[in-house]
Amino acid sequence: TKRSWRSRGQRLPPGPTPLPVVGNLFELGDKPHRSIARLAKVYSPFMTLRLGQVNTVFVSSPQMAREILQKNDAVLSSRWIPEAVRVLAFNEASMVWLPPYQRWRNLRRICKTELFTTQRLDSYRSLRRQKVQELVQYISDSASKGLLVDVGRVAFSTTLNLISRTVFSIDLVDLYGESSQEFKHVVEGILEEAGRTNLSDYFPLLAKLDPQGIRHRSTKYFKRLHEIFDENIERRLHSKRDGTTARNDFLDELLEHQVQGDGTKFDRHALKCFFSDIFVAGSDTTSSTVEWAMAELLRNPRVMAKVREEIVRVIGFSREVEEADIGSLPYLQAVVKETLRLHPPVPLMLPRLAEATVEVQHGYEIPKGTRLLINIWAIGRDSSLWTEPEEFLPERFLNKEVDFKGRHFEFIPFGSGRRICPGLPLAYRMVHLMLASMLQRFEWRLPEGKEPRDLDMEEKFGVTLIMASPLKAMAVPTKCC
Ligand code: HEM
Repeated sequence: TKRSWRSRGQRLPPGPTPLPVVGNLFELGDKPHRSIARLAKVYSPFMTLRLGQVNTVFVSSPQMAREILQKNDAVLSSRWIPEAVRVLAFNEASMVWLPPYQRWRNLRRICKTELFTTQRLDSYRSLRRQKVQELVQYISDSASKGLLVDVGRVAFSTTLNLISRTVFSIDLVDLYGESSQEFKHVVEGILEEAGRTNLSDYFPLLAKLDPQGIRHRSTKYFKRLHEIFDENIERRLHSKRDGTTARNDFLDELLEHQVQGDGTKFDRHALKCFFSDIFVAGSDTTSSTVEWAMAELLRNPRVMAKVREEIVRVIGFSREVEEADIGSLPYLQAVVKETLRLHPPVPLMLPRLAEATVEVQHGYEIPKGTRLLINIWAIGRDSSLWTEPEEFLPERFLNKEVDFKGRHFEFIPFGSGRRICPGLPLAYRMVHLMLASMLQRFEWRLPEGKEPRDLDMEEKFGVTLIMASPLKAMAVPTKCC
């Protein structure tokens, strides 16, 4: 039955009738993006669920996404903070979770004017290229031994060090060794715990008890992450004291200035939280995009052949792919867009909180304190917006003026408005560079006996949507290399 919230004196959007106490919690299931998309078809693309004691409004249409992210961005851009990140005072210093005031603005400014400017990104291009050369070498070695390549795993390790070279100008982990696997485990652990349906979030009185152990596990992961950053910061301070480095990179700048725009000190805790933000938000999102793209290409041999043909035609084999080539590879760009449409790495975006009551279309109201989630996964598969929405057809983007900079609300894999992903310029370079290099140097095949249609595309839900069964594929060095 459809519940109208008007009857209770509220003008919240409609939704299924909640059960006593638990409300609609059982409706979420283990793949909330899919359950919500299904319910939104029955009720409304602007729908309210009562989850325990928390009213959550789910948005599943570009029109309503625009209403939230553009028209009402000022009052709707605070975060609703899950218990899983209320650990080690992380949420009090994290760019991802801070409310959109001074402290958050300072951190965004550092990203925009220092870390992800075109100039800074260009200046670290060759450091990143070396990492991609190592990736190609690693895949070559696997191929010569007849071993399958775990695509997500190698993409994750490479991404980690691509980010690390951009931020620290050194590697954070040993590329394909134990430390990289440990880091992957920690990052995925944090994202999984933060994405879990946590009773402490919906029944605040339970929070202290941590009934599912989520805060406990999350604390463990964050502690380890902070230790890794502490080790790197200490190492750098040590070598600076010894006079053995004169890098003058981004880390040095942060260590030297240590003062934020408002005059408050950028202390060690703030530094560690900043790095946690960048590495957690940037690594799994980027590497899972590469993994989903390869899976779709392996499932669609026609598209695989076409994208490789473009790379060979434009770049050939005699030189390596450069970040500067991306602009000349429109079909590759369309492949990446199509991957982000079908498999947006952050399917429900990050939760927002209404800081004041807002009137929206059709006479509805979002009362102060409501949680808001935008289902970009559902928008990307809406048959009224996309023809054959379940099919992987990069061509749909070739003649369409749609980018992912947050202006086209039918396609917002990086979000939109003031909280749009600050790492977009780096993510753009990393995803295209890794994919193009892997496609230029190798022909990719499924393991013996496996047909494209057999490929397991099952998803595992967390803050990021990853492949439930890691993609393993055979790389065969391209003949002309
Ligand atoms: C394909 C890769 C990526 C995707 C699809 C992605 C997507 C997103 C999305 C949807 C949001 C939420 C935006 C909102 O709430 O409006 C976000 C936030 C964020 N992303 Fe990304 N991201 C990616 C890569 C990166 C990278 C490489 C970095 C950094 C190196 C990064 C850093 C962040 C941070 C710090 C936030 C929080 C911003 C805030 O709350 O103010 N992301 N990202």
